[in-house]
Amino acid sequence: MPRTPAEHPAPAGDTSFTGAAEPYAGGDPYADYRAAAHTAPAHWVDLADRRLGSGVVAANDEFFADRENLLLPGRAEFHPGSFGHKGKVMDGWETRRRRGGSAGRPHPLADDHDWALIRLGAPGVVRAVVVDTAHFRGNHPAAISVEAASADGTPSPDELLGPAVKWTELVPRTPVGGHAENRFTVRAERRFTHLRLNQHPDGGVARLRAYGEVVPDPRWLGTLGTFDLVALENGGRVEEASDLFYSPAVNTIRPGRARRMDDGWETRRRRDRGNDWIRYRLAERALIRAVEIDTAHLKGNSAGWASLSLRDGPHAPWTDLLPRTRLEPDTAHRLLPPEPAIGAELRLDVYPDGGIARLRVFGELTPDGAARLAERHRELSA
Ligand SMILES: NC(=O)NC(NC(N)=O)C(=O)[O-]
Repeated sequence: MPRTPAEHPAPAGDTSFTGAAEPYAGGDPYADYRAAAHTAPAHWVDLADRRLGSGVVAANDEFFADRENLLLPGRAEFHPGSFGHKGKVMDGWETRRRRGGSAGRPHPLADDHDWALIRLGAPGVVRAVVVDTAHFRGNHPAAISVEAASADGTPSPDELLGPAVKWTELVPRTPVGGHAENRFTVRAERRFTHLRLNQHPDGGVARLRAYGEVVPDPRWLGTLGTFDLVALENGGRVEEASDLFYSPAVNTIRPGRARRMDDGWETRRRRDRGNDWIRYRLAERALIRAVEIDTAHLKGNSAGWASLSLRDGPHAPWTDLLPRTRLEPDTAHRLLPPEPAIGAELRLDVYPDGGIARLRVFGELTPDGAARLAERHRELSA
């Protein structure tokens, strides 16, 4: 007997309960996927992204499908004919079916559930969680809940599950639909390092996303002295970009070198007389000494020239940091601005269009910038 949405309370978020999914009927498996309608600020990043160094450090069960799939970038794939020794090959984290203890009590208990522990690649404030059940149609969890913790150092799974770590509920136990993007708003103004995803009583989740803002460790950055001020993991962010046609501008501040062209930022071909650009906010107010612009993998479509300008706050005027400089395709350019300069926001202009793979901005925080960063960390860790 199909259950109706009215039998379930509405989730605490911007998704309304989508209910059970229909069996796969052939053709495009995403044709009947239920995406969540939402608008999120452009600067939010997925703190649980594998590309940031996140990991699923433990799960109580992963019989049907590996826990690591949860944090992979990109949407989950579905190949209808793909079966292995354990059953249907699924692109997600999937546990076995829970059973009760006896013939007379074959169903799981009300509190039975499966769990996975996630280390956030970049600790920060979580503002929205997505529990994506893509392709889990008859085997998605009935409900999920999400908790978060803030732990110092690099705790083991046992330590995370031990009495010293306090868990805060981000999403209470809430029914979720199958083959759907289940999105939840989070209101917990705290810096977290780990998440715990619970499936009640069991089932499969394709992807977990934890969107929010990075809150870097000021002691680490202060000790480093000179660091990459625009890097995502250090609290840099993209505020706006002229063109997101082929790839997101945030790729330019991800860790490491780009591995392929689509791991960088590429704009569409311009047919007007303008130019493309990205506006960034640095970790905090800082003195910039050196920059690196890397056009790796962009060969026939590298930006032709680039310039950088800087401003000391949202209402200050823009001043030149780096004059218009010619770029080579597929090359890391180490560039020294004519003068070290102080600012909190940066603008990259590329001429006329094309792409870059990475931008690195090396310098040190000003004393007032360092003090604000430390204060924010203190407030969010209290
Ligand atoms: N068709 C299935 O997906 N069945 C089972 N799951 C896998 N992965 O085989 C199950 O019990 O949920």
